[in-house]
Amino acid sequence: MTTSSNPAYPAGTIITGKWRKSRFVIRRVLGQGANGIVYLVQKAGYRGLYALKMGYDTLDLQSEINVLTSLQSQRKSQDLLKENVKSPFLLEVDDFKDRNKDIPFYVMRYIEGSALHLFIRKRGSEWIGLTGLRLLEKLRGLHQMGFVFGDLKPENVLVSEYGRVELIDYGGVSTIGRSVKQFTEWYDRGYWNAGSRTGDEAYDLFAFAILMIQLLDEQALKEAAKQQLPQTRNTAELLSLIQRKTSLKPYSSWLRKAVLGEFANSQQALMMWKEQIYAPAIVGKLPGKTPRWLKSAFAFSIVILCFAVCLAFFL
Ligand SMILES: Nc1ncnc2c1ncn2[C@@H]1O[C@H](COP(=O)(O)OP(=O)(O)OP(=O)(O)O)[C@@H](O)[C@H]1O
Repeated sequence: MTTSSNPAYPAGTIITGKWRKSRFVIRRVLGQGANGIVYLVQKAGYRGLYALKMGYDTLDLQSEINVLTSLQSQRKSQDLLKENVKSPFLLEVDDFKDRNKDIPFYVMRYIEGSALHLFIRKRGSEWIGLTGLRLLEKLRGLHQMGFVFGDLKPENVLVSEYGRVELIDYGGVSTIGRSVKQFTEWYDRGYWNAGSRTGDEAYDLFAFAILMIQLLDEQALKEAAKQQLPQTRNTAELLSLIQRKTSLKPYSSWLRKAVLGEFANSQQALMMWKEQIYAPAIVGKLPGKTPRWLKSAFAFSIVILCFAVCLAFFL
């Protein structure tokens, strides 16, 4: 979506960096938000695709760039250089001179996937265990680096065909202990009068819990949000629907702890999710079908096992 005040550049436009002189060819618009327009681009002379974000405000963009720079150096230190070369968190930062004004932009890796809610709508709630686990791993990674994601919502989580999860839009990221910079009502702890807007690990875990409730029973969440006045809104209604709703029952112990801010940290939350939600989902103990890929992987491993046994017998 583009607006007339911020018209998008058409496909084929070449964006040349004012300082570094790199050239990027616009393929199409990937999306537009409050902070800028994101384009799918190809670096001139290269095959790889990237996402290029043009910001409206240099300062807003700069804080996103700072986070991406930290992620980039963290990844380097984790010895993931191979993948790093292919898909850097941050490729380039520059300005684009358009007529009389300079427009700041940065180039990041392109993430191919659909927003979490659309992925779950299409593939089914049996994918919640796996995608939730992957998302919690991403959040824990950020927390371990001293950051809080802040604006966690389904639109900011992209899921690939195979359930790989990536966070996008680092505009809401803040340092632990500082005020959360950007948030969206439903997912915000302050909106439910459930705690402050100071960024801590529990802030993201609260938003994660709301996101899961939304994926499992959006109607119930809507009603809970609507029932109370802003000044009287509290977590009682949330806790009650976590207990009442059949669809939420398998997740209730985890959700309750996250809503009440009872997890010591996101590592603990991740471990509990793994043991109580992800593992039972794998063996089909959670409601819903076991994902088809898991059944195929299981069938494949049985075939391999039989083959190995036969081979051992005949040799
Ligand atoms: N790295 C990426 N790879 C693929 N698509 C992306 C990427 N980054 C952003 N997008 C797309 O562009 C859209 C807008 O990007 P982004 O959320 O960063 O903008 P924003 O102005 O910060 O938005 P908001 O108003 O939600 O804060 C996203 O919803 C997504 O569809």
